[in-house]
Amino acid sequence: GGSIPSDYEIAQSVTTKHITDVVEPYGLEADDLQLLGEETAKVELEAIERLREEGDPAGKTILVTGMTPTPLGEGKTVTTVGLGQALNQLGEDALVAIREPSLGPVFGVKGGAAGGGYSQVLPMEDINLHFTGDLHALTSAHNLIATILDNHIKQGNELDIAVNWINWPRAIDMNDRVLRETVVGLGGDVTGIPREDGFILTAASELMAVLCLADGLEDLKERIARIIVAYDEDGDPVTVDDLGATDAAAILLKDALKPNVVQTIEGTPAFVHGGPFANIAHGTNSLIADEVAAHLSEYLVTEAGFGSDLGAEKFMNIVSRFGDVEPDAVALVASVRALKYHGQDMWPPDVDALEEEDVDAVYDGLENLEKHVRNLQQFGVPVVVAVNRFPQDTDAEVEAVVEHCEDELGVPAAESTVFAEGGEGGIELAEHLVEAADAESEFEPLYDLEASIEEKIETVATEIYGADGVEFHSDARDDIDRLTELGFDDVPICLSKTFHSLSDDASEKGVPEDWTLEVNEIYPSAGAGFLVVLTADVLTLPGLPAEPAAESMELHSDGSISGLF
Ligand SMILES: Nc1ncnc2c1ncn2[C@@H]1O[C@H](COP(=O)(O)OP(=O)(O)O)[C@@H](O)[C@H]1O
Ligand SMILES: O=COP(=O)(O)O
Ligand SMILES: [Mg+2]
Repeated sequence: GGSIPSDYEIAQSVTTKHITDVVEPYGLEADDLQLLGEETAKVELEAIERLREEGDPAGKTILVTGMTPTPLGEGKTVTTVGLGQALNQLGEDALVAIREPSLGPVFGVKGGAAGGGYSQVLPMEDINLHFTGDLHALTSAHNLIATILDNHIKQGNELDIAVNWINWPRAIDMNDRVLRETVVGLGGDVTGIPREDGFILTAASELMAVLCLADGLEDLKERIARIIVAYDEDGDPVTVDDLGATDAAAILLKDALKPNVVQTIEGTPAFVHGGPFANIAHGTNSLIADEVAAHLSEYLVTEAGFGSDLGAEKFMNIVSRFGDVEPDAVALVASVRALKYHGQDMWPPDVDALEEEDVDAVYDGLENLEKHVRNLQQFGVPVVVAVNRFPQDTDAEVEAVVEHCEDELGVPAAESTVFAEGGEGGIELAEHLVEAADAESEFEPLYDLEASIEEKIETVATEIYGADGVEFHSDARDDIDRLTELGFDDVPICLSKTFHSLSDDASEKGVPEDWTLEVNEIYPSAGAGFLVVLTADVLTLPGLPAEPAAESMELHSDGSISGLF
């Protein structure tokens, strides 16, 4: 058919329903909501308490993950929204939960994260910009803690904080690479003590992880209190509570904790809350949103960022342990362009060059898809492959993938056209997932919490990434000893790794072999309750590309926008 209008044009063409009318059929009343306009609301924490008292969440969880993507992403968020719509078209009771976008990618490479085409959440321009202010609140709370810390040092440093052993940088919600490494405190004694500092993206702040794992205000405060921001001259941890900053930070986050609810183009309620990336953080939306959705529906469709080696691994080894949520089925999103990207062993990526038909390259790229299928099966969950069809894809390319999955990999697969057709384009996929989710699931995380820190890291590196082993740099060895002493050897691990490859080398496509994972540093996210493991050259503050999306945007005199996608 003709070309599809832009995401923004499609979004503007839809007459949305009042948000109270969208959620009422699922059991949320008007006074359960804090209305933020007619199309957006936050769910009051009292309503969540009421849902908890009504009994256990009935919903089955369908986790949407992907193969190793091109830098543009292969359609997990589009598929999550489309699948939620398709399930409702099948008469199933289904809700969607996705993360809220960061302004970094919106003005950078990937653009927004509100889905696309006829599988978007609305109002896409609000959601992709300031939305309900959660990211701004997190940035302010993060920087309040940083300010109080430096002020404590200036005002006499009673806690004897080691100035060169501070683990709490500043945060910004913008891909501003020049702020990665900074020096603060210049300007003489009136300003403070000069020291190295830096910024991380708000999505990578421990407060983001805390917001995504907290189950209420008390838990939020307890988690914030436990955050380790520095060590003193004796090497003992200094926490947010030691600084007396717990309640001030919690005050800034008390509204951000409430999950946001909006609607998809077809009127399915969608929770859009929390926004950790899956390379530099744990990569899934808030547990509190998943919990509300699972109470209100039979199926919750939720996404995990980047490939299954990142978001899905963390959902299953970290998030499922903290919350009452585990995957009953997994939708693994594949795209012809990503398969060709691996098949042609392309690096650096030139996604436009992947539009030409090349069935052979599709076949050559299937090894990456197969590795993700086998990874997910290790967790005991049924996998369905969703071939997310792009306009340029040919029948031959799409059929090659579907047939390979069914004939060679032994997993159900379906072409998905939810971008071009909305829920209608995901009916076959939804039917496969209902069948998979309704079967008994033998879900199991991949490692025991009692395993040593090294063993946990080696398990993920060898079983999921395909490494031969792990090389711990000397600092990382010291970190392991100290963290074991501090009693952090029985918590999950959250690996920060490039999303461009299954390995820790972005240029390696397909299924890299004969390589060892490099671990540089391990530090505790004591508030979140897991260890962060930094590998190779992962960046916690991304930069802008040569042609940022920002430079193609336009604000028209009537207030409408173009170039936001
Ligand atoms: N089938 C499709 N056809 C055209 N564009 C698509 C399709 N699926 C996704 N996109 C676009 O590709 C980009 C990545 O999609 P997204 O769902 O955000 O991927 P992910 O969540 O995996 O990063 C978005 O701009 C989205 O609108
Ligand atoms: O954390 C990354 O998420 P996407 O893969 O959805 O961009
Ligand atoms: Mg996404």
